[in-house]
Amino acid sequence: MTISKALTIAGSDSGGGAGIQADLKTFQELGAYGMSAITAVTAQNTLGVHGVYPVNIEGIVQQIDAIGDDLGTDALKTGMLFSGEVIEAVSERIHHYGWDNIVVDPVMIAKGGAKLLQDEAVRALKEKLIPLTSVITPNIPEAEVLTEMKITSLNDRKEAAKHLMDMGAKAVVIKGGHADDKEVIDLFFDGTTCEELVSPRIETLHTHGTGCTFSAAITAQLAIGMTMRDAVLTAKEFIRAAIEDEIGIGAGHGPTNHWAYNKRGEK
Ligand SMILES: Nc1ncnc2c1ncn2[C@@H]1O[C@H](COP(=O)(O)OP(=O)(O)O)[C@@H](O)[C@H]1O
Ligand SMILES: Cc1ncc(COP(=O)(O)O)c(N)n1
Repeated sequence: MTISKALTIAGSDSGGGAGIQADLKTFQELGAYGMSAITAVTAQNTLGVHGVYPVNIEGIVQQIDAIGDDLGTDALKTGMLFSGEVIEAVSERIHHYGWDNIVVDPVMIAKGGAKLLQDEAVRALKEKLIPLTSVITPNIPEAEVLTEMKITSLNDRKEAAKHLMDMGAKAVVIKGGHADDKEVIDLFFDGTTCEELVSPRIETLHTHGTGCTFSAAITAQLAIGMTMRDAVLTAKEFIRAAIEDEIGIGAGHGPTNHWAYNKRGEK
């Protein structure tokens, strides 16, 4: 049996809906062996982020090296990286191990408003990490910060995707969760094809961790050998099922249902 391995370099969400917890659940559901390097511990639940405790650079690098020097990985994703210093260290280690299938979710602000990336870190993201990236998955506000463009129309999104390719990303998904459209349109661009991935907008409060789950699903699919386009299409189905089949826990913005994709058709 061949084991496909996937690594997440991200923050911990004690509430289990976002961050490494969402990533590991998603890896498991999609058939990849999950590993993690934790960049920060957050005290978090469905009501918000109550505390952020960054892991020091040495601790982060040591976790990555523990994986790189023994287990290796077939794909990896980054989530909450918090500072420019962390982005530089993580980028250097990815380069050192020559890893491929790099999914970058440029997490900046939690849905509740807490800052998960310092302002000064945007430059390191652009200069160090994006050039190593197989696919970057910003939401609209993140794409605006990275490209310094105001994004209102679908055409703006296409322009922004091209901009991100010019920075070195090999593919881009600009996620449409934050737009006002009746449907949710995620824009996929790989340098040749520009595709609108459309799905119904689900009316719900429970979208905590959707971006983490979506990028983790892409990562797991790349780890098991799928093409980029197929990985993104499956991730869209995975997140759609996870939002649709809500589990309704917690008093605030609840987590998505990581079991839902594999349980479709069982009811
Ligand atoms: N209300 C919704 N209905 C259906 N899909 C959604 C909804 N909100 C987000 N998504 C999907 O979840 C993923 C994450 O989207 P988005 O909310 O834009 O990112 P983030 O969680 O990073 O802010 C995307 O694939 C998007 O299509
Ligand atoms: C540790 C961690 N990483 C990422 C997110 C973003 O998730 P969301 O945008 O859904 O709040 C989060 N809230 N916490």
